Amino acid sequence: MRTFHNTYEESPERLKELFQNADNIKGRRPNSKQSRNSLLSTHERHLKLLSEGNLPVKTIILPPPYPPSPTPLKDEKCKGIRLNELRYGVRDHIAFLLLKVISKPYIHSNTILIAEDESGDVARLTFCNLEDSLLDPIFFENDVIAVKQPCWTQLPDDAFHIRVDHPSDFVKLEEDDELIPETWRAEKKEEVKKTAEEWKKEGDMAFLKKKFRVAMKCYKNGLLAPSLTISAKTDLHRKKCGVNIVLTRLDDAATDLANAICSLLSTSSSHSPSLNPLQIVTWLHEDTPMNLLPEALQSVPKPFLELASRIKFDLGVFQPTPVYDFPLMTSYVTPLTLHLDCPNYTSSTMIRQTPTHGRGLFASKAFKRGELILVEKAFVLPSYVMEDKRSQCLLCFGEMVKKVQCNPSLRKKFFELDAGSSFSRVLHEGGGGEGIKGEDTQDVPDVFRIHAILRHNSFNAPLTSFSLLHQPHQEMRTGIWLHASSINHSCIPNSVRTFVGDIFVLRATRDVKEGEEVVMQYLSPDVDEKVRAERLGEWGFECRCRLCEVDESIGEVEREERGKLFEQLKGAVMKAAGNGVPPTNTAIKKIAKMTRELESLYDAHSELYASLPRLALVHPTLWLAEAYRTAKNTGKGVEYSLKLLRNFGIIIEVDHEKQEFKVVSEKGLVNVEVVRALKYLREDFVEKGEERLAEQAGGLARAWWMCVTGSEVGMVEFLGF
Ligand SMILES: C[S@@+](CC[C@H](N)C(=O)[O-])C[C@H]1O[C@@H](n2cnc3c(N)ncnc32)[C@H](O)[C@@H]1O
Repeated sequence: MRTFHNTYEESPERLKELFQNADNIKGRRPNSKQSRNSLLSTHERHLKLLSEGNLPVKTIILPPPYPPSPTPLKDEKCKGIRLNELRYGVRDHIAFLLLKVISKPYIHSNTILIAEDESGDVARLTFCNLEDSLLDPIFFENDVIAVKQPCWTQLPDDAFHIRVDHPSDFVKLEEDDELIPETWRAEKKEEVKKTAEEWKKEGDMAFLKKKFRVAMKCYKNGLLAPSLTISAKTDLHRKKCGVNIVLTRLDDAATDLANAICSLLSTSSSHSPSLNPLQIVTWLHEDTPMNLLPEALQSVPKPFLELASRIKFDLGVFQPTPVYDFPLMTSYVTPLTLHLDCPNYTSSTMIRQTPTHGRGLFASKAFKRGELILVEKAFVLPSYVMEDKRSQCLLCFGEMVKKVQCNPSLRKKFFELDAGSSFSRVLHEGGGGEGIKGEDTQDVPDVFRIHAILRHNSFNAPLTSFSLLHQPHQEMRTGIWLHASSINHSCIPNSVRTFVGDIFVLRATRDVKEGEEVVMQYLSPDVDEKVRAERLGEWGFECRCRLCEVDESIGEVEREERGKLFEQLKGAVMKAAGNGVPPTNTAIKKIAKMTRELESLYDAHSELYASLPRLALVHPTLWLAEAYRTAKNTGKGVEYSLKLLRNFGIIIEVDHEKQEFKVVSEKGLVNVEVVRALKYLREDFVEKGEERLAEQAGGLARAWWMCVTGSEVGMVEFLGF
């Protein structure tokens, strides 16, 4: 039997091809009309596929960018048009189409439905970039939708649809909206009148079934019910607030909570000073922590204050000092509870323009090695993890669009993310054209801009950086941190980022001067400069740090020779380590000899690499340090631990006479191997009774443990002291 091809989930390649050819048909009308029966029967078959659940991985392929319509639907300039007036690719931002939904929605990568206009013409509508779900769908049959700046978009096999990329380009009309034609309005059933209590119960049932949009409608209806008591009003506003929090509609949640609190306080007999809803909304949007509660709210019961706390943390709360209980925070984090109620600490850094790479983060005070520079809660970090990277990004994108779309108060700060970057210029000059960027478009967030921000500003986070030590292959979540997004990359950075749930923690790996730019590694650097460049190219830039410049300057021939020797060494190390038994002396000697050969290639450029990491040497040196340790050769163990540090770019001089352990240069990489090398050094010093050296090595190990894991959690167990 021939299987039915799912044309609602077209392959990215086919769609890209169609987008590329879109200009050839721009302005034309489709050759044929779409028949109601064929559209509906195709849709039915897709709904069946959906119910069978055998669906491809979700993908979103964006067309060339175009701006969202800036014109509100109720603007007098707006004009209604019909399906038979649409053309391919021609968008008129003051035109809108009124459509009635005549099918159930198909919801997977996109939301797809069939709708008719007032003349009875029928079209397939595809809504992209929506956070929609089968359990709690946005659209139902008979809903009336206004689609702004509609046009036809081509699909494979001569099919076509109306594709809506910007969520602000459609409005789902309320049943009593004056725009709805009489004929459609008459078809609506008379709603049986219910009491506020009945609406509340129905809403609660829907909430329990996770049908949040239905619950919202019930609570709204409850507030309109006749003879509403003050206590029912308080309750319904509070419940609406809860639903809005779940739906990430924080601005609306703040208004609901303010109304609930005012309604509650209106019945209170206490003579505490009163607040109006607007004042409460303003307080909820202030970035001050909960402990600065206005006097008038001191008597408000705990459940209301818990909602207030939720809203404030999600909108962003700041504290002036870097005081955090990291062990407590870490203990809360599980895959289901990774969002922590934690204030941000950003006051010791500032975002400024750099001469060459857009905005950057700068130290507004001096930082000591290991000190906290920045702590920030994620703007968006999905709870779910998807196996493949593209789907993971898609989850993050969906949540970003939803949060930006639903919360006007957050938009300005969010869109500052692309203020200084070259990618926004490319997007706006290249495809988007006028009207995409600027204050005037803040009301209508542009999904293409949001997508570009995701590509250039997102980071991948493990559950906690500490857990990464035990589970190095755990799934990562893609998220966005607004302040941290200004941090530029360097292969030889002065800070390291870590995560505790959705909290981004940045610490100084070496002393940072006031006014210095704070930089971190986006990726742990590959030995091969070309591979590094390729991987960083995904962010759309070329790294010009000293290491990349020097690695490049030595020339292709030598780089190849180095690479060849590195690969040979890797093979030899794998062979020696492969059988699970301690390596033989012969194997150790052979690898030490090959390592010296590779060292000599770096030594030929000793001035250039004076204080720079020698990345190709890291792997064999690490192996040798461990091998000598296993063989209980303390002298060689110390030598190779120091060499390992040196190859990471950390040059240490040990003066046994003066008992001095001096960091001569630390413009290198700090990671768990560096901490381990210091742990070994300390243990060797302890064994030899060199207490002062042991203390200094131990202090450095502790500072860098804090950097690479974010906190003191697990430090004693790892370091053994
Ligand atoms: C997370 S953002 C960093 C902040 C960014 N400079 C800005 O203006 O918003 C990442 C983007 O910054 C730029 N960038 C970061 N590190 C860079 C570097 N070392 N050299 C050049 N551009 C860099 C690239 O455009 C990259 O896509």
